[in-house]
Order: sequence, then structure tokens, then C-alpha cells
Amino acid sequence: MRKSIATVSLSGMLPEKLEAAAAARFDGVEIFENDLLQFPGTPGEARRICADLGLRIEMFQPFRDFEGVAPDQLLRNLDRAERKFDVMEQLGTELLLVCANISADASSDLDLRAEQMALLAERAARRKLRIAFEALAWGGAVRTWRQVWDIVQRANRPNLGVALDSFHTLAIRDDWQGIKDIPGQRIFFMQLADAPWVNTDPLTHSRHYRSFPGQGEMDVTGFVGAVLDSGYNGPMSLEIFSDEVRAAPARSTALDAMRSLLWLEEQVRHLPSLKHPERTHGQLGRAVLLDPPPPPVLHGWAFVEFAVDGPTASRLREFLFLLGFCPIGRHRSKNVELLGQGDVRIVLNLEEDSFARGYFDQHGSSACAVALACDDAAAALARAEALGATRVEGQVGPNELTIPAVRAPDGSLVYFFDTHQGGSHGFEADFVLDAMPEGAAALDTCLGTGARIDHIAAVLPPGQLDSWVLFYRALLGLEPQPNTVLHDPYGIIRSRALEAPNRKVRYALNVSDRPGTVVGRTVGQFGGAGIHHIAIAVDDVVATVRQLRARGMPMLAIPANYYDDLGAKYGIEQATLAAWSELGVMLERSGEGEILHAYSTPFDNRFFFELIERRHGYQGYGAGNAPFRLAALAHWASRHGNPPPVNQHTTHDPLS
Ligand SMILES: O=C(O)c1ccc(O)c(O)c1
Ligand SMILES: [Mg+2]
Repeated sequence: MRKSIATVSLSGMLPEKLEAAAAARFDGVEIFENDLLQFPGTPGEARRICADLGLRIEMFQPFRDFEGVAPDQLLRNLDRAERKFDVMEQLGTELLLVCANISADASSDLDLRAEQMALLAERAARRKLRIAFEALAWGGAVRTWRQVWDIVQRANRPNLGVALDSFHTLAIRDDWQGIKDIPGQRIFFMQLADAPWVNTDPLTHSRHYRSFPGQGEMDVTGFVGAVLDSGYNGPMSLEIFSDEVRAAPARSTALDAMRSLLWLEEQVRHLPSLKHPERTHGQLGRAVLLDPPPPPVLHGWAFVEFAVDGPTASRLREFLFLLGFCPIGRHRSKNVELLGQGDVRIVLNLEEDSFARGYFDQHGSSACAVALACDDAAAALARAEALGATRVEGQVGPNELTIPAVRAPDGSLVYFFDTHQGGSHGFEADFVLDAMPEGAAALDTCLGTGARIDHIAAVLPPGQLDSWVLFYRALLGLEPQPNTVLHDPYGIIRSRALEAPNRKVRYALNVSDRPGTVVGRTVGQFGGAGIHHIAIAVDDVVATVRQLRARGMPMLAIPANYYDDLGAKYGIEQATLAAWSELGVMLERSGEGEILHAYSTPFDNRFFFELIERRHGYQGYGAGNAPFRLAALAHWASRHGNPPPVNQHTTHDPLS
């Protein structure tokens, strides 16, 4: 389908917005009036910029407060419209978006509104222009697509049609399936936006919290399916009003925006039609929809790679030894070491002239790459590229495996390791393995043979959560879970998990606006996003932590008060509580299931390991324990020379 974006969805001045849209390969734009009013050139110049960039101006928007008014006001509004028609002629666009009048004074008589819209359409027709009429979710007498369609039918002018905006319909939980019965040629335009569910009024929700399709929690896919069922064959156009997007660089926003539409096309392709339920929209073939390879079947992480220099490697090796990791081997051609235990593999990259060293210089000791074990790496890569990811070619030595990779939003790498190359550990073929006197048994000293990565938690700079959600969802087919809020002693952390359908890969993404929270501090010290902890699933957390303690691994201490409360809440006996308290093991129950988990102290105040035991089908992340874990981390940091920075007091005006 033709892809368009409203200029309001991108930050900056009009030329920057247009350049960003063109660079992300949009076919067209909706020019948002304020962007034109702020532009120092003439509308003709804006038109030329678009033409030079190969962008079509799909629509000029919005024209407001027109219909349902007294006769004298109507004349003034028609004059006002003629002035905007002049602008449209100079811009070279023939479609004007008109928002249904939301004024409390506007008449609720739909016949009157229709009559006046017909007059507007007649004026537009004289100039060969068309009007797309849109309902705003906070409108009074007119706030749904049905009412707008009703008015359009009553007005009965060929150049007056409906503008649909997924947000206005989905945010008020209005029925969208009925859209399929509007004749498609009467739908003049389709605007798309997603949003998280936020407990606020529709106007605030719309102006501050919209996000790109796939980033929020609404069924934009279903909405688009209904619109395609109508026979609509115009563009899909993103219209995102968002505080976060306003503050983000236009270029990266535009790339996310394009990714969201490509992903959405694929979703709709596989969606059954409402009119012909036995066939999908892809099978019906009325619209051209992207058809990338399906999301990869993931089998967990083949390895996690840390960027280190010599001194850091010594300290990290020691830290990992205390956690029970053993050296496994050295890379055949590179200064790279492999450690492991159970199913977990960690690579330490000390190569000087490498991506990893560049990453280390920028971010300090941190994970610079992960390798996902998957069924078909070539297909996974092809999908990633189809969805706008950048492929990265590494240096491959003679007889070494080629492991394809793409760049994550922070510049770290995601490798796709093909399990047909010898299973999840097949990459070990590139390593000269250490002779192990006691055989494989040496690899399961502490965490047990079944130890494997359960999930990886990352910290992200403010404003980047949605971008990462879309990256994982679109490329890997991970399913986003509901947004959650965690309480750090120094501020709020927003957290969202994403899970592979088979749950063998799970990410927990964390973001905080406050520099004093664990997330804020870690982002500051990492110089951006980074892996914050790696959770390893073990069979018996209590036994494991006992062994780690015996090896000298310091675990994160949890206050005795927590265990008092745990006893009161769950009726757990004193001896068990005392043992858990001694080890820093925490518990959370949910329905039948429960989680037992404990945390290592952090390495360099940057990342740490979690040991987790999921019992009876528990599928969460122990979010109820997060405040205590976050407080314990803050306490640990301040005792280790790393007090939190002072949070700046800011005033927040949600309506500005
Ligand atoms: O918030 C608004 O005013 C506004 C304007 C134009 C639109 O298309 C829209 O969905 C909302
Ligand atoms: Mg809109």
C-alpha cells in the first residue's frame, strides 16, 4: 500500500521532517497546517521540496470548527475555507481533512451539519478539491465514524468522503467492524495510530500518548482489515501526536514509522477478511501487502558477548568464575574467550581492532551482542532486512562460521545463529576447546546442567521504549506484554516484557525519565542502552545460591522486613524464611504458580545476574518484588561509592 506520514509525527522544522520521511522511503506526507505556518518559505517552496524528495502531498490538514454553526458564522467559515483552498492549490494537493466541529456551541442537528458540509464540498468542487471528514474522539454531537459517515451520506456530494483515524475509533472502544460496509471509494483517507491504554480523557490520550502501530496496545491490525474490506485503496498514513516522538530525532522516528507500517502490512496479510472469513487479506489480494519470511523460531540465546579490554576481562572472568562459569575455549583466530555452564555461553571479546572494542570504548564493560539460536538464520536475516534492519558483516576467518547479524536500535548486535550448524552450541566450532579433565561435568558445577537464560533485562534511555518494542516485535515476532510501572526509591520505572510464542526468548525492557533510578543511573553510566541483567533459570534456586555463597559470590542482600512480610502474606514457616533471608532469595506467587529468585551483586555497577526458579507454570517476572530489589540495588550502589544523582525537579504541564 502507499505509505504516508503526517508531518506532526516527526520532530523539527518542515524541511527536516520531509527529508526524514523521504529517507525512510515514505511515498507521501500529510502536511499539518502548523508545520506550514512555521515554515519560512512559501507553500510553493514546500511543494518543490516535496517534489524534489519524491514525496507526494497526500493531504493538507486539519481544517476545524466549520459545520453546525449559525448562518453568519457559516459565511465567515466558507471564506476561511477559500483561503485554505488557495494554499492547497499552491501546495499541489487536492485533499483537505476537515475535523468535525467539536465546539460545545456546534449544532447537534446532523441534517444542518450535512447541509453545511455540502456547501463546503460545493465550494471545494469548483476548485477540483475534495474533503475528507473526520470524527474526533472528544467531539460532542459528532465523535464516531458512523456519525461522520451518516453526515457524508446526507450531504451526498461526490467530493465529500470519510476520513478514518484508528485512534479515534479504538480509543473510545467504538465498534470498527462496521467500517467494512462503507463503500471503499467513499473513504477518502485512512490515518493510523496506536496507543497504550492510559487512564485519561480521549483528548489528552490522543495529543500526548499516540504511538506507531505495534508499539501500543490497540488492535490497529483489525481496524485496517475492516478498512480494506470496505474496498479502500488509498494510502495508509501515520498520524502520531506524542510527547516522546516530539522530542526524538526525526530520522530515527521515520525509520520506526516505516517499520511499523511494514509490520502492519504483514499482520493484515495474515488476517482473515471480515467479508470473506475463509480467506485472508493476503489471499484476497486487493491491496499489496508486505510478505516477509515468517518470524524465526527461536531456541534461546546461543551466547551473550561482552566487550572488554584486558583488565576488565580479568575482573569479569573472576566474577563469572564466582558465578560458577568455567572457561571452555579460545577463538581460533581472534582474541575471544568462551565461558559457560549448563546451556549458558558467554563470550568475552578482547579483540582490539573490532566492533566490540569500539563498543567498549563508548559504553565501558557491557554486553555488545547477543546471538539468538534459530531454525533458519538466513530467513531470520531476510525478515529483519525486509523490516528495515541494517545487516552487519563481520570479519570471518578461514573455515569459520558466518553468523549473520543486524544492528539493534542502540548499535549493539543481534546475531542469528542457525541451529542446523550443530545446535545452539554449534558456534563452538570456531573455538579451540580447552581440555576438560573431568569432561562435561566441569560445566555443571553450580547452576546445574539445565541452567539456561530465561530472560534478559535491558535499560533504555528515556523515549526509546517504543522503538525497542517494535524492533523485537517486528523482527523476531516477540509478543509485547502489558506495560507495567515499577517503583524505584528515586522514581518511576516503566517496564514492558516481550516474549517469543514458545517463551524461549524473553526480554524485559526498562525505561525511566529520572536520572536517580537504577535505570537512569545505569543508562548514564553505560552511555545509553544496555543489558542490565541476565536471568538464568535453574532447578533449585536455594541450593544454587548456597553453592554460590560457598564459592564467595556476594549476593544482593534483601532486608529482614521483607521476609517478615512474606511470612505474613503467604504463611511461610520461620526456618524457610530465615534460610531465604540469609541467601537473599525472594518469592512471589501468582495464582497456582510461584517464582523464587535471587540476584547477584552488580559487576562494575552495570549489570548483574538473576537466578530464577519458575514453579507450577509461573510466567511473570516477580514484578511485585521489584521495589525491594530496586531499593536493594540503590542501597548497594550507595555503599559502593555510587550514590544516586539528584533528580532535578521539573514541572510537567500535560497540556502544553
Ligand atoms: O488533535 C487534533 O486536533 C487532531 C487534528 C487532526 C487529526 O486528524 C486528529 O486525529 C486529531
Ligand atoms: Mg486524525
